[in-house]
Amino acid sequence: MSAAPFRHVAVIGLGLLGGSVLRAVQQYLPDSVTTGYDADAGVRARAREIALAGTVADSASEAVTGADLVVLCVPVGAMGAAAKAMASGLSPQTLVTDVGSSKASVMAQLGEALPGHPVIPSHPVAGTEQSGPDAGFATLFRNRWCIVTPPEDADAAQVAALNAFWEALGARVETMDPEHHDRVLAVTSHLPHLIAYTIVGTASDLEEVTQSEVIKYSAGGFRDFTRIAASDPTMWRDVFLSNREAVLEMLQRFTEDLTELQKAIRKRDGDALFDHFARTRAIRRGIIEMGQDDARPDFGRSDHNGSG
Ligand SMILES: NC(=O)C1=CN([C@@H]2O[C@H](COP(=O)(O)OP(=O)(O)OC[C@H]3O[C@@H](n4cnc5c(N)ncnc54)[C@H](O)[C@@H]3O)[C@@H](O)[C@H]2O)C=CC1
Ligand SMILES: O=C(O)C(=O)Cc1ccc(O)cc1
Repeated sequence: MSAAPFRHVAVIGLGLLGGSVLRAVQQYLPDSVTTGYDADAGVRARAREIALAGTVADSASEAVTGADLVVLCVPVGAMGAAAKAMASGLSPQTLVTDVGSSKASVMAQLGEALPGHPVIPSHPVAGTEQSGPDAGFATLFRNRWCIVTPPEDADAAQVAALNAFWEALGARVETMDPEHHDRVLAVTSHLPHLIAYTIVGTASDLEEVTQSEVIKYSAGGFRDFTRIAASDPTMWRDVFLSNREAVLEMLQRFTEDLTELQKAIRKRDGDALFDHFARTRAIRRGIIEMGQDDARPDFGRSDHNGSG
């Protein structure tokens, strides 16, 4: 990337994603000016202490004044309110994007909050179970997909500039329509989180298994679920409420498949169980071959030139 695609980047919401965007801009696009705002005064104070942005403003409209790109990094249920709060500071050509985990609802909220204003939503499919201003890091987006969902009438030059922005931060960009995004993410991200939230609750509710046994024997698969189930409650409440239809559809299919496996166990049908597990093992191996396994020690360090 020779020139920064945006001269001034403003971030609203200074948690894991907002902090990571700001750190990545500071590292990979050092010529860009950064400003930020968070509705929580404690988060703003912490963001100033750790210099998350060049300037942390005391209002959303002040933070976006003069910005070429605004990145909304708030929970998906707060996107409309965050957009309305900053609207008076936007210039007509400021491009607005977001990082929300669901897209149709965010597009509708932003369309209503900023009528006629250029908005091109994004979803960097990159994160952790952590939240807050200390949780972000500059390399979060490296070798990760970022799904951009431009409206049909989006300006091609603005789409190209936004793609270049995410690529400068290390991401690989894919374009999708928001409904397709929401169905894909319902099965690859939202349903797995729901399953983790369920299983961790189920294990801790069992009367005959003590908490210390759950902790002691958590290496048996349970530990991976507890990491996911530690994810931010506000963020995930909003994801499920905003992507309700797609999640319910995928949950229905999952329940049917689970019932099939339940039936195989009850009928002692070893062949059915073996065939199913062999198929899923091949899927996992395919994911590794595609270079999408972040458990590999060299993941994310091969094809991006940024330091860190
Ligand atoms: N956590 C993850 O792994 C990922 C999260 N996302 C999406 O990123 C967005 C942010 O998530 P995180 O950074 O993880 O959450 P976070 O909880 O770390 O940060 C969110 C911040 O937004 C602030 N906020 C809430 N309402 C606001 C408003 N109206 N105006 C200004 N600030 C407001 C909160 O005070 C908080 O500091 C969500 O939409 C989420 O779906 C996307 C990819 C990964
Ligand atoms: O921590 C994990 O395993 C995640 O799955 C992080 C994550 C959470 C939400 C997203 O929309 C994208 C990525």
